[in-house]
Amino acid sequence: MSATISMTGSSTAPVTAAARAEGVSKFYGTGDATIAALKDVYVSLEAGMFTAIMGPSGSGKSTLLHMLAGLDRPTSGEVFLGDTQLTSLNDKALTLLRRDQIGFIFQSFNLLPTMSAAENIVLPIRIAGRKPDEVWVKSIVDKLGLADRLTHRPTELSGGQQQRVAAARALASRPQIVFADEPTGALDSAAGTELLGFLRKAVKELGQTVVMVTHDPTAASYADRVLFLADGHVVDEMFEPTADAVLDFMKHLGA
Ligand SMILES: Nc1ncnc2c1ncn2[C@@H]1O[C@H](COP(=O)(O)OP(=O)(O)OP(=O)(O)O)[C@@H](O)[C@H]1O
Repeated sequence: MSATISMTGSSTAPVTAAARAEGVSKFYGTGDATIAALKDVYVSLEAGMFTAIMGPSGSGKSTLLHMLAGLDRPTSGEVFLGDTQLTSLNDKALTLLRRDQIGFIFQSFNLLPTMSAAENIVLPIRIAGRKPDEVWVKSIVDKLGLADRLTHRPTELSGGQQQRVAAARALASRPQIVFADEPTGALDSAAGTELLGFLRKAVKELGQTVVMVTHDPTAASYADRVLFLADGHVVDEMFEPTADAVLDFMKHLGA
């Protein structure tokens, strides 16, 4: 077991943090029905690293990802993307920042059915009124093995291929950070392995920063670091995880 006590409670973030949460709490509902999904969470996610977020069902993983990605606002505490304080931005500025600087991969691929794979991949860049960096996009497409699928529409692609298109779309703008919420949840194990291998390459070979919520210890073993959540707290972390070590720790958490 190589898990070590996390930096919970510390507000000192390394200068290389791609994203960080400082004292973030999130409550849903009011009165007796209030649910504390996150309680005073401090995390710092290093740039150029692949981080997995794990924990039992209901422990706050998706809530943490949504706070860090500016998809929702904390009840209290601060969230930073690089040096930008997300919690101080108005809704419009937050939407633009998400569009321009963050890549998203969800369990459901969320591709536009009327568009080809190629059109889906560059859609966020086009919506932003910018021109795609063709060399970069081609390198992503090649790494994902999608070159001969670019004219296909989503319905003409397998689930694994659709998720690889979604991964290409997430990385096409060279975002500061990519957030993936259960990206392998709807894939068979071969397609999941391919996607995870790509995310790892995106970090190691392309210098990207990836943060992934997962239930799967094998998926987490592709990461450089695993953060463990329980009951709204970051309770521990593990570097250079193996699937067995992650599984053991999850058992310890009662998952
Ligand atoms: N929009 C919401 N309204 C009310 N409660 C919510 C909402 N979103 C999440 N919660 C609650 O907050 C807690 C944390 O939820 P969250 O989805 O972050 O957990 P999770 O670890 O991602 O769970 P899972 O692994 O089951 O997806 C849970 O008790 C959940 O029911």
